[in-house]
Amino acid sequence: MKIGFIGCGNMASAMIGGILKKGIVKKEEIIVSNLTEAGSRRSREKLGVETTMDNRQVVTQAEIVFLAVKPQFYEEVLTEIKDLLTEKHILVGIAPGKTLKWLEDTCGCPVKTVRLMPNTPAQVGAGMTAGCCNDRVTEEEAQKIREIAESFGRFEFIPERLMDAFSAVCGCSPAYVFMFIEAMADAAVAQGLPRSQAYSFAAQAVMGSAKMVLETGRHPAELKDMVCSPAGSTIEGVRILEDKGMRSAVFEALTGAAEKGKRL
Ligand SMILES: NC(=O)C1=CN([C@@H]2O[C@H](COP(=O)(O)OP(=O)(O)OC[C@H]3O[C@@H](n4cnc5c(N)ncnc54)[C@H](O)[C@@H]3O)[C@@H](O)[C@H]2O)C=CC1
Ligand SMILES: O=C(O)[C@@H]1CCC=N1
Repeated sequence: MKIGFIGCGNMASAMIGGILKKGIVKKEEIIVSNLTEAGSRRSREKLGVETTMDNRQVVTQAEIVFLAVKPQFYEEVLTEIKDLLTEKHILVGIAPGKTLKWLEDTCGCPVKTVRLMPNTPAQVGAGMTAGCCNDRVTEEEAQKIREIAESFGRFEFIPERLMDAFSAVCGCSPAYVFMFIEAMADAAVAQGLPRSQAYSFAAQAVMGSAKMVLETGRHPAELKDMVCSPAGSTIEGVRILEDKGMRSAVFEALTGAAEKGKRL
């Protein structure tokens, strides 16, 4: 089964990296399209896959077709390729807001449709992806999609109505976590740590904390309380974060991201 990607930027490259590393298909069984020759050259050099500047060639060669362009370009790309889509294709959208129904309606023909929401940690095999399928996708095909998504991290099927919430908490949140790491590192530099160490120290602390949530199964509040000694330094920081509205800022940011996603 050949896999195609229309657009080969950050997200497509991350997903292809996982697919190749886990041997889901061989390099020759992946075709990607780019807008420019320079983009194609980059994809060939970085990933070793077949490249084209013709989106329609991706559809004629691949059975699973990922739409890996920005949401604003979905309609234009679907208009360009829709007459080539057949019942053998599985069309995979990875953009926020582009529902299964929107994808089907825009294609204007009965097509197997999947919605996935990956995230950038897929680049290092630590992605968290969720997905849903329309009812034309068979159980076997859904398992193939699962196998592909698990090649770059964890994966779960969820009801489509939860995709916008998922997009905020997993698709978008890496940006917020990177901001948190950057801010922690700036504070560490202000306290005298060299910048090079500040980033890796902060990142390791975030990774270790996330690992504790995942591996201990304990409530994050309980894990937080374990760090806070009475009259200690951590609880002083907790007091300041509460005063500055950290929880509310995070709540608002994710709500804003989810709501914006619905409008795309
Ligand atoms: N970056 C992220 O963290 C995540 C992105 N997504 C979704 O993934 C999709 C791709 O995002 P990125 O990879 O970040 O964007 P990107 O900008 O890195 O890659 C998009 C690529 O598509 C190419 N492109 C644009 N128009 C095209 C056309 N008409 N035909 C062929 N190629 C075309 C661009 O040249 C570019 O290389 C978006 O829909 C985004 O919402 C989903 C989850 C996370
Ligand atoms: O904001 C974006 O473009 C995408 C959607 C999910 C994460 N990043």
